[in-house]
Amino acid sequence: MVSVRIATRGSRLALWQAGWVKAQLERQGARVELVVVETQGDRVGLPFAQMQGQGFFTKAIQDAVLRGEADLAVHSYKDLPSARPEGLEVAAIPPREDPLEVLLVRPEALDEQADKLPLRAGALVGTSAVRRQAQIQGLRPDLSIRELRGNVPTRVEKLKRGEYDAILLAHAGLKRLGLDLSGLYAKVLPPTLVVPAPAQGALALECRSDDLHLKALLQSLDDPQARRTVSAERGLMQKLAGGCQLALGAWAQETQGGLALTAWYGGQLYRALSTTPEAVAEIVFRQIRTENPEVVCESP
Ligand SMILES: NCc1[nH]cc(CCC(=O)O)c1CC(=O)O
Repeated sequence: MVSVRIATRGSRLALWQAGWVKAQLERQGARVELVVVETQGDRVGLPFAQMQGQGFFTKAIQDAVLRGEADLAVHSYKDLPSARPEGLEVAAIPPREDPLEVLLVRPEALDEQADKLPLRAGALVGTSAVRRQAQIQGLRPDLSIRELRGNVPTRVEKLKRGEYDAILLAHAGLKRLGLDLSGLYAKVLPPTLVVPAPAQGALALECRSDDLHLKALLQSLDDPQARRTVSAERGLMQKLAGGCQLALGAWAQETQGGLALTAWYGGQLYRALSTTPEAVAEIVFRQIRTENPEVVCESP
């Protein structure tokens, strides 16, 4: 019998995701065990702006697999930097959960007649992602934005306690955890209004490149459509700046005969259609570069 040790963070969302992969592999007759690994991102304290795009949630997990303490890493794909570590590969991308953003609002702050977002003027929005902050501020300059740290359940708790009027989260995490949202208003935001992070809602199943048995087992979990949309979004991210911290929104969609890629970068919205993930990423990259000829990596 094949035996697989899955390395995962200990957050509720990470455990749900690793548990889902465990169940899939067990259905194929594997014996699966979870190995919980603490990452740098799980230790509080660091300003969030310094924490993204450099593997704060993924490096320790990868190291556990590289050292042979586990066989398989299950990551939220959007947390994975584009720089690829030697000796590991993303062997499967399972079917993707909804990639869109959700705005959770306390009823006191709700205004469905308001412009673009259903929030009364001056409402206080919690989010730590630079991408989310900039897009929200661009849509509604009247809103106040404040840092919001913690795992998904903690963030929802802080909203319920009234520390914020509204918060932005990935729909995927909320759906997976099935959190109690009673008393809150939830609005899934159209992807052309707030463009999600590249690969949001997707998982990356990463193992050692030479682990041929596991790679073969993982093949049944790979979803070609998820792979295509994620490669378009991450392809653009890679072209823009490799591993550095990027305020980039990218959302790809399968269309008849190809892919549509919508991106948000530097306050602008971009969109293109093409036949392959590589081609559509290249077109949007060129659009961004001509709009913004000095696309460089800012030091974090
Ligand atoms: N580190 C944040 C993170 N990484 C993955 C998810 C949600 C699940 C996903 O996008 O796949 C979240 C929380 C959020 O953005 O609301």
